[in-house]
Amino acid sequence: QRGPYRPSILEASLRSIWEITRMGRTEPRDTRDVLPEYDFIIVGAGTAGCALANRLSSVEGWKVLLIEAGREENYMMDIPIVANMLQFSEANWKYRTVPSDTACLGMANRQCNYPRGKVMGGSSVLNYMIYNRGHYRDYDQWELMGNPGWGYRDVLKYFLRLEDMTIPDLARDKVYHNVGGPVAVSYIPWHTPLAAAFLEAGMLKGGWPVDYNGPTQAGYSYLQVTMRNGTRWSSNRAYLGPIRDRRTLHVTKQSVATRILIDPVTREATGIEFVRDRRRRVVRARREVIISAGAINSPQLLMLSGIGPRAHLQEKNIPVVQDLAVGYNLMDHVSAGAVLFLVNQSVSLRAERILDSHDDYVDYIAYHTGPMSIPGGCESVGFIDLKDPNNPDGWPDLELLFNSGSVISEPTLRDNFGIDEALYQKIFAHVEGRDSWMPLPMLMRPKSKGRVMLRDRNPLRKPLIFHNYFQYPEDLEVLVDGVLRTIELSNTEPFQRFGSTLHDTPIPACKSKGFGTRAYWRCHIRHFPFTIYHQSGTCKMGPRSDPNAVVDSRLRVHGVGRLRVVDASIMPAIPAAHTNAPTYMIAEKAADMIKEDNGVPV
Ligand SMILES: Cc1cc2nc3c(=O)[nH]c(=O)nc-3n(C[C@H](O)[C@H](O)[C@H](O)COP(=O)(O)OP(=O)(O)OC[C@H]3O[C@@H](n4cnc5c(N)ncnc54)[C@H](O)[C@@H]3O)c2cc1C
Repeated sequence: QRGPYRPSILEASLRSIWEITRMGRTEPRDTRDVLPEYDFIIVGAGTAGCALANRLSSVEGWKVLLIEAGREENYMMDIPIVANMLQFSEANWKYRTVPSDTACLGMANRQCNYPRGKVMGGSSVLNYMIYNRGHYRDYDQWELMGNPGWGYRDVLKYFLRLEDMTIPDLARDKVYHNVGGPVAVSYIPWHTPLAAAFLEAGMLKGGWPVDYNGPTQAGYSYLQVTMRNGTRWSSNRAYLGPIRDRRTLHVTKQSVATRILIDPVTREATGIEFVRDRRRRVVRARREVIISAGAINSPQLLMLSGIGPRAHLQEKNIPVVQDLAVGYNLMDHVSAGAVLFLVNQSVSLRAERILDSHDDYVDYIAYHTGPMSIPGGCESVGFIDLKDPNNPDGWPDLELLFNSGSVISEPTLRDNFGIDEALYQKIFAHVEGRDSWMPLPMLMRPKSKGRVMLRDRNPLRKPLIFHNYFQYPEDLEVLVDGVLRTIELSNTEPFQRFGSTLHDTPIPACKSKGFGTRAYWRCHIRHFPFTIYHQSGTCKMGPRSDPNAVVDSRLRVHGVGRLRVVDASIMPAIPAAHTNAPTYMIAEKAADMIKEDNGVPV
């Protein structure tokens, strides 16, 4: 898989500079002088916001303003291996959950990190690029929850519309895949031998290979990722790059929306107040205001504008416009973190090895392949329905996400999750320098729900985030099952070729449970629950009769006119999927609904 010709570092670097120059401007310019009025104002240029901005600004006669708090996306952000590092940059909102006594016990101050993208492209620029639609039952369930038009047979066409499948074998399946959509999907161009061992082990333990974005999801596969030619293909690259000079779209960057303007008489949204360069500005919407600020910021902005739970708003001295359960129903996919296996060969991804390697650098810079093309170490995956594990049509409640490195592979990874430094030193420091892998068993269909609340009425202060992980003990048991399964995988021949052994230094506070017992793993998981960053659900879609619903099935905010929410926050139940592709689907479908509701044929 290495390139055929080995250029020198200098030549490879020059090629890369040439490539960047040739790429030119890859996103719309920053419009400093916004007009007083647009047809549509979209808040947030993330996964959903960029897709929506493209589709709405394509309608003749419509002018669209996209307001984004972050700055430009740059070439460095699109190198897959640096995904972990981006969380330390200003492209991350750097949220942390409220300290908890039941989870995140091994994290500094018992707080888990909750990264969110603050950049053109939003979280699609921070993410690990895993492309995953979810199971057909996820969407049929959304419809059963009172949301007509969201069943799988309806949403499949939007999943197809967004996709540009570049994997030839999969592209042949015209029912489940599409070629020519904006979002490029490929396999990662290079793999460690450990990723192959993971798949072989999965087969030996009764699994089977699957296109998990095809008719069924259960099974094992290398990851399908949103990459083109070994580089990140964010929503910004996919949807805004091709229309960067479109005159009907204006984008104001480094601009934080602080309030939705609502007419008290008509109860309709009329515009947005935002802050740019420390100055307060106001812009009006002739047709609609659309909030696409993501699962943490969308509920925050609604509540700041008087749309939210009455008692909570009154407590913060915010006049209530509409009493709705904004901020409830926070869902995430949490995993059993820091379970790691040591191997006895140099086959895993280790930061210092990559940084020291002339070959790895040249392979990426000149050919966009090699270890640097692996998004943060994520390579392959297994989806399992624990209640029906042999059924290919099973609805997965467990994912095993294979990572060809672990918390000891690079000095920053423990900080990504916020692991307490003293605890890290006790458990992991003595194996630093060893090769390792980490399976990340992940809970796909959690029962536990968290909540986003305002800290105060200052729009520039971070909201309070209560994750409520493991509020239901069943959720914890799925992850314990997941850990035990990964130990079984490690014990198979494909991993034993590399001498894979479970790292067995116990967490001091869990030691009395007996290392390796279910009770021990429960305790371990409560110490190290790693978010897989799928925050969703906080502006739940549902009928007016649902006390927790915030938007209806056309994504209009209940009780407030000309206002919609379009992003991961509307998910009524989190799908058994990494949430980026489902969020694109939501935006594509929303674009059609907005056109229909404004008299434009689709
Ligand atoms: C580290 C990380 C890894 C992930 N890995 C994967 C993965 O591999 N695969 C996958 O499918 N999913 C992954 N996800 C999740 C996925 O990326 C998200 O579900 C998806 O991007 C959510 O899209 P969104 O449009 O709802 O919000 P976002 O993409 O977060 O967009 C919200 C945008 O709104 C902007 N904004 C917020 N508030 C304001 C304001 N007041 N004013 C102006 N702008 C504002 C933000 O800056 C941001 O650009 C990951 C997420 C993260 C953070």
